[in-house]
Amino acid sequence: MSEVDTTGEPVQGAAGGGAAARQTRPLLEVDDVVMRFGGVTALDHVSFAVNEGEILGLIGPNGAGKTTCFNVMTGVFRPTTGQVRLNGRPLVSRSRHQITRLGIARTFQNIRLFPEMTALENVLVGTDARHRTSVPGALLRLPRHRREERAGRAKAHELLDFMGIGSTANQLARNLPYGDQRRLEIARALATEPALLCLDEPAAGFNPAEKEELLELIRRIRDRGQTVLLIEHDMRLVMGVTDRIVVLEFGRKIADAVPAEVRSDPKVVAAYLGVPDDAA
Ligand SMILES: Nc1ncnc2c1ncn2[C@@H]1O[C@H](COP(=O)(O)OP(=O)(O)OP(=O)(O)O)[C@@H](O)[C@H]1O
Repeated sequence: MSEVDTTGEPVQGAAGGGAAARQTRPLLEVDDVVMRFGGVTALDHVSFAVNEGEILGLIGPNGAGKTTCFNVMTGVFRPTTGQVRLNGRPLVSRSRHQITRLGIARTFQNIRLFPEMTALENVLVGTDARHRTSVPGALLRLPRHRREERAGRAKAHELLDFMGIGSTANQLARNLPYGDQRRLEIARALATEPALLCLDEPAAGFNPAEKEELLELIRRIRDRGQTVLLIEHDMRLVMGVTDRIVVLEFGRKIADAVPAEVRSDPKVVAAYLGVPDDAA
């Protein structure tokens, strides 16, 4: 049976009054999803909801199924069984492009940019996902296409500024320092105007100061109106920024609660045995 909360009730105990007030409705529902690869069950009847306006953490030891979950949600994999819904609309069987248009954007564990394009052009690829001009309209450079192009460029600059990398607009992505490439990936994802932004280990390779900045940025992204789903291994970051955390282990959901509860949950502690407690 599905464990997804479809009552529309606010989530109990969410961090911060503002966040709790916004968490009134499930935006994304992962409903009883099973994903098998041959003999490996990467997701085993997983159900959870991401509520509108919250920052949800998705954590678990290596191989727990976190990235597979992102891949199922974004149309990379079709689940063996189960359903994923965004605003109540089924996503399974839709193409990645359709899912982007419906409002889910993601970043990748291993950065995926167009290395030979500038930072600005990389973000413009994201804004293109929202353009309404037809291909003939674009080829003929009709006024509407030119207007959309101008608006897209303005938005791309605004997003680069928002991510703190405005000065890199004309540099090739491959020449950017690692941290700026990670920020650029987020800017590109935001350019698709997602309702839900999925970040797959955005702090990987960051030093503590950069992690602190990222934490602040994630909060600001939520304050812009985006709901955030975050896969992250850094427990301090996860505990510090999320309203709620879903924990996977061996493809099963073992916890779904506010950070303080998850932290002291014996099942979670056991799953993380080997990870020093003070990492949390
Ligand atoms: N395309 C695939 N083909 C076969 N097995 C896969 C595939 N993708 C994932 N798996 C397997 O599914 C399981 C879950 O992997 P997944 O990458 O989702 O875990 P994860 O929680 O994201 O791990 P990590 O924290 O190491 O990134 C693993 O056993 C993995 O080997």
